[in-house]
Amino acid sequence: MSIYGDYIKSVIRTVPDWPQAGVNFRDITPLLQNSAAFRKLVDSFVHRYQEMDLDAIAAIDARGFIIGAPLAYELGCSFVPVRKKGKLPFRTISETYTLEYGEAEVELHSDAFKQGDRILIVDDLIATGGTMLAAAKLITRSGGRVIETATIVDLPDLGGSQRIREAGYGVFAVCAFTEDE
Ligand SMILES: O=P(O)(O)OC[C@H]1O[C@H](OP(=O)(O)OP(=O)(O)O)[C@H](O)[C@@H]1O
Ligand SMILES: Nc1ncnc2[nH]cnc12
Repeated sequence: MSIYGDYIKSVIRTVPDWPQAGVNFRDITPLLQNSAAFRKLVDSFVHRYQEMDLDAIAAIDARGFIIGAPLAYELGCSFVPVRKKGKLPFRTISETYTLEYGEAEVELHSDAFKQGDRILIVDDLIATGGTMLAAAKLITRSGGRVIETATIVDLPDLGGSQRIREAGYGVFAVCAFTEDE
């Protein structure tokens, strides 16, 4: 949990049974609509990463872009999109993965990083961890060094953050929701 974790958590809305029965959707739009909360969110990430000498923020399509872009701006490092299949125009490398609700594939431009670049991966949420792990594999394959993975929301009961840690990557989450919250 980060410095503003409890506050950030309080402005995230849970929508039961969306997009399908049994899923508690953690909706960050109320957080984004609240300018004070959004500022505290960006500050939470800046506070953690400002001394880490990052070369790039790799942000995951689409909700990861929302936090990745202001963070790259504040830290003065580059922004690299990890996109859903078929969106990037140049040479790409790709990884498929399984979601809490479905299957997907992410892609990265093959020239996105220099060998050894220090990369932070950001997304809005970790559920099964499939998306974040696919992104971490892409970055490692392209020569980047994953310094940490970061998210606004962790859903620890779904096991994703544990899977990511077991794969050797650090996980920073601003807040977490258990299934019964
Ligand atoms: O840990 P996982 O089980 O992989 O799930 C987490 C991912 O699922 C959501 O993305 P989604 O694919 O719904 O796309 P969006 O950001 O475009 O809404 C979320 O933004 C994460 O990227
Ligand atoms: N429960 C959830 N809430 C919001 N985004 C998600 N992405 C995957 N699972 C999710």
